[in-house]
Amino acid sequence: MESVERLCLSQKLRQVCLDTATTSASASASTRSAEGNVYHSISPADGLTAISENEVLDMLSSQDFFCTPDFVTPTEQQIVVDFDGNKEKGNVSPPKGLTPMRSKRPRPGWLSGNHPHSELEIYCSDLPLEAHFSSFSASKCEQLYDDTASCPSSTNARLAALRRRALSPPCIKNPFLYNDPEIGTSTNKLRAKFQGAGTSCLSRYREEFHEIQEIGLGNFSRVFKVLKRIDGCFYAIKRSLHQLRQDGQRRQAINEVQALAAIDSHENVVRYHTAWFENDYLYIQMELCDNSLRSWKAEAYPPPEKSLLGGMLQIIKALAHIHSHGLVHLDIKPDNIYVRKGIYKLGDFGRATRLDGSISVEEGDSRYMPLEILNEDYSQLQKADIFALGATFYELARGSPLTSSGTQFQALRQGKHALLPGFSLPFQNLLKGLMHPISKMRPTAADLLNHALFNHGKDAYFVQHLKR
Ligand SMILES: Nc1ncnc2c1ncn2[C@@H]1O[C@H](COP(=O)(O)OP(=O)(O)OP(=O)(O)O)[C@@H](O)[C@H]1O
Repeated sequence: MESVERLCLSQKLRQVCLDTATTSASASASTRSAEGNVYHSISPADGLTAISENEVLDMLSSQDFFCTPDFVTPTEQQIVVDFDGNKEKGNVSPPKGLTPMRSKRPRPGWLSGNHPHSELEIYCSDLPLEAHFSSFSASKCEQLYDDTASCPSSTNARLAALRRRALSPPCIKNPFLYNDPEIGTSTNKLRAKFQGAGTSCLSRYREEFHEIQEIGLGNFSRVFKVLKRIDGCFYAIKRSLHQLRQDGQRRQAINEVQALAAIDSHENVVRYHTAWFENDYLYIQMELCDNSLRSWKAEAYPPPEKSLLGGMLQIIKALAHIHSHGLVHLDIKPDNIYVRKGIYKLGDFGRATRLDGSISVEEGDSRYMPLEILNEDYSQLQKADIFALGATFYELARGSPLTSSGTQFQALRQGKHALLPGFSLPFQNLLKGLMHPISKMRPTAADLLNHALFNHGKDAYFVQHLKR
């Protein structure tokens, strides 16, 4: 290996070891040998023995370290998920130009160039095949990963354990959790420790997921469709647009994670799986949805009233659920309502806050906010969600985007709605009620569940008319 690459790796390794040593000072101790080598003796619980820096560097710089790890798949296995997401055992078409092989397990000599290619590696690789097996250097790895520290892990147990320790997430109190004495007492003692968390670690994103494509871009994040290597399922991964180096930025970014984690899973709320920091980016793994209501095809207007009511009911269920957990969403709009297999799901909890006002309020999109929120009156936060729900479905029925200022903006906040041709009076009255200028006059989500207008069936209309 070139000396520059070796030096680079050495620095990364030193950082990983430093992180390891600081995060577990009680379990680890560093000593310096007579030759000047730094040794990190790691507690027996980790199954590690003392490793010299040079020794680990040799392992890191070996080809073995850089090759995609075997994710404990059986020999002769069949990939069960094809790239369209169809789960058909043994009926998988490989991407063009790639020939899948049957054997998964590395065999003797597989690194020498005379090896069977693992199916998973072939399907999930971003590199030409030969890069996996021959002359796979740190510089090639850097092409694939953000930096040398993001390269995939070794199968070597000691390195894996070392990496796991470097990845240990900080313990942060979740302010969204109400009355949980166990969490309260234990986390009160732990101080938020953001700085440096996840900075010098290997890429969990690249190691655990194969990126299929970018599917969304927001003001703060990019969203990717990914395939999780170990379970073969598709997910959405939301990655912050920028590196979050300040504590404040990180706190703000994890707001969404904490809100999602604090509410029990619900059919009409986008499912949260996990989150982590990597290279100062926040990654959130979520359920993959088909699309958002924003992407509704223009020619599909006006939607049938029945479809709007069916969709609205599902979001009301989501609201009743999160309000019952003491949370409010505060950014309900067509962009944040997703559809998956005909089920409507509320997503993007980046502005979620607590009903009791104990967490600062960050207003959502002003086009959907009621006047009291714009005037910083936060006494009826759950009614702001109801207003936004009404504005969202008013916009969908109207077929053109709401404005963030001007006559129409003012009129809607004074309870003056333009008539919606083709929609029944009860439906229009329902929207008026949701957008009532006085927050107390708006119904609660729980009230709405019993509203006579809602029929409780699913409707395929939106699903058919959404484009990806
Ligand atoms: N779970 C998901 N499944 C499918 N697509 C998604 C998912 N989450 C987000 N998207 C897509 O990515 C886009 C951006 O996501 P999101 O709105 O959460 O990002 P953001 O940066 O928080 O946005 P905002 O600018 O509204 O604050 C969405 O409009 C949607 O199209």
